[in-house]
Amino acid sequence: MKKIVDVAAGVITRADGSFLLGQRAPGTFYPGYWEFPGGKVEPGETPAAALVRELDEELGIRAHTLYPWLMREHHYEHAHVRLHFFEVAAWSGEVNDHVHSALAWQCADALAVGPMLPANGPILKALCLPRRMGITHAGEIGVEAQLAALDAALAAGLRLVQVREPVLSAPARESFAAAVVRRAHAAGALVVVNGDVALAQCCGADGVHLPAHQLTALTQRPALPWVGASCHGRDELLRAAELGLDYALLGAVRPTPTHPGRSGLGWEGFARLAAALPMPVLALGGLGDADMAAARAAGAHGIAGIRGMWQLSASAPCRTPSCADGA
Ligand SMILES: Nc1nc2c([nH]c(=O)n2[C@@H]2O[C@H](COP(=O)(O)OP(=O)(O)OP(=O)(O)O)[C@@H](O)[C@H]2O)c(=O)[nH]1
Repeated sequence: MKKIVDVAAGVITRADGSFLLGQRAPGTFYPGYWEFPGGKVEPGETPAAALVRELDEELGIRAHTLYPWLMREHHYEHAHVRLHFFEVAAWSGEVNDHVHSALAWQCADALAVGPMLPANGPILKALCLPRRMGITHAGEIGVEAQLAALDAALAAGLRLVQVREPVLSAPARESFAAAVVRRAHAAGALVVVNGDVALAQCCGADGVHLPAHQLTALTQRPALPWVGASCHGRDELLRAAELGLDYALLGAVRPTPTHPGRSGLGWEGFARLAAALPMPVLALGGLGDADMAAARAAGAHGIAGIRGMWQLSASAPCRTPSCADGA
């Protein structure tokens, strides 16, 4: 068996949402392939410290804010690597590369360079997942009020919607889901439907969101472009990872009216459970836009909410910005 090599890699982001890729130089494994800057973790070093060192050595920049993000393992013919990905959210200095053949600022949904290192495909997909998910509750506030809130949130930049309507009748749920998909797609947003693969397919949604009991019962990933699941503990998160799901929701961070009597995980509990997973995890439970920085520091990809996500301010950077936005 090959030894596991720990590698730290950074998604160095700019305000416009683009991130830096480097092309591997001749004479290395996979020359000409593109990667996120980073390198091997040295003995006694944490992955975060290794990344700070590598970014200084390779690019001449100082990383100030690192958010832990994903961990993926990959078997290459030359090594079995364990990649610790961080988002480098704040950094200073001029990029002055010492190791790559070329550098390029790219956006996940409009990649103009390639090929990427084989381990990095899922990383790019994860970067396409918006950072905020609004979960509908038309059964509680009424269909018209929910659609109006959806329109306002889409206008303010929301780009990921989960249709979750346990109390609407089946025909009402179908027409509501179709209306959400129409509006969301017109705004370039993704829609997942809670618990119903057939409804997701027939209303043209982008995917399905599995409640925990469905996740536990599943033996294979449903055949839709986006599949996520609600998780409440490490076992469920590991199950979601094993099935190759694209994201998980983990909560509740704070107590919520949806699960009365259940105490919240808090950010420490969240960070412990969400650490070192191969897919992005959105934090859920009594959260609003003001919680984004705390969520990212705890390793969350972003935040999701039933009540707190429909009042986004138009100035909030509500989506993973993309080059298509003119940046
Ligand atoms: N930096 C970086 N490495 C990655 C990424 N994806 C990925 O599979 N890797 C793998 O992780 C390892 C990175 O190690 P490295 O950059 O320190 O070392 P290297 O193999 O280029 O050779 P070296 O030890 O002579 O510097 C390589 O096996 C590389 O293929 C990525 O996005 N960024």
